[in-house]
Amino acid sequence: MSVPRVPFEKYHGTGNDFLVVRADADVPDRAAFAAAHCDRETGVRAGERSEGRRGADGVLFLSLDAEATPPRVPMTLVQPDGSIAEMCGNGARCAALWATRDCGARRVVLDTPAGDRRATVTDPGAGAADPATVEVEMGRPSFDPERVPLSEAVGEPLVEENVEGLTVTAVNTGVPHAVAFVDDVNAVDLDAVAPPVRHADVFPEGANVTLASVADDGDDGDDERTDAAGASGADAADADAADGADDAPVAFRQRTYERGVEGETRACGTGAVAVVAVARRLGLTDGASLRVSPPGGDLRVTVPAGGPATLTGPATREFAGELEADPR
Ligand SMILES: N[C@@H](CCC[C@H](N)C(=O)O)C(=O)O
Repeated sequence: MSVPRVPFEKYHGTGNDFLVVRADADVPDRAAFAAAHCDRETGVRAGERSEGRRGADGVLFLSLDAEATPPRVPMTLVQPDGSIAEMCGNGARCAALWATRDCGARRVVLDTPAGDRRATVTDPGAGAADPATVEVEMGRPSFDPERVPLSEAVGEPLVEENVEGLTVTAVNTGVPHAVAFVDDVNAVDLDAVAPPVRHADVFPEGANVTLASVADDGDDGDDERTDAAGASGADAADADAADGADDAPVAFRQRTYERGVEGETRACGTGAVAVVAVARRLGLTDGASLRVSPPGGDLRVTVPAGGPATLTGPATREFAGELEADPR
């Protein structure tokens, strides 16, 4: 008897990578599916002989209502630990590109557990393998203790407080982030310092742990860059080409340890928005639109005083195939 399989496509946004599966695919246990196929040691890869990175940071289950104006894209991100994330900035760009390539519309509304998020593919890229540039409205960052959320005992925003040895500010940018500004993000052992903060009692639903440092003047963000997709240096160059031809210097470097992945990812979009929101709150910048540089490529973040934040950056389709529907 043949094993049931489902079609998938692989996408990444600045190295934060996702399997895209249609929501109506017959996947009996989404958590088990994500755990098996996202595994970095044994999970999906481009082909038998591929030396590219295995696995993924999550599975985006997507559907498309192309009759709506603009088209609507219900989006559910199932993470490698089986949890469902309310929002994902890099995944949102991938979802918008997937929908655009399916129905042709460059503007779509992503229907996420955090609310509706408008997305625009501002540059679709020259071909299917080329990175596109996508702008996503990310909602208003919130420091409200109930929105982060913080534990009931905390009645006010958590701003520059010591949590498990790290001085953090808590913000919700669709998902909770504990943001710590440090002298040099690359000098911190993130895998050691992040887990106690991610699981701290003050965060009843956990938190992503995001480090940020002010970039040196004139820093173009390229010197520490890892290869975004893990296959060749071309993808990191693609990320540059697709970040909106952005010649502005990098304002902040970023690294994020993600809840649900339980490890560092090459980029985190909600984390990039969190960095700028917290920087503004702490008076580190009065710039509303800034370039943020995680390891996988650069992102443009806008956090206006009275409106929703936006996140702009690349999205790239890597490959497609079929996966075992029930790998339990
Ligand atoms: N990588 C994402 C964030 C995904 C959700 C996060 N891991 C959580 O559980 O809160 C992004 O690009 O925003």
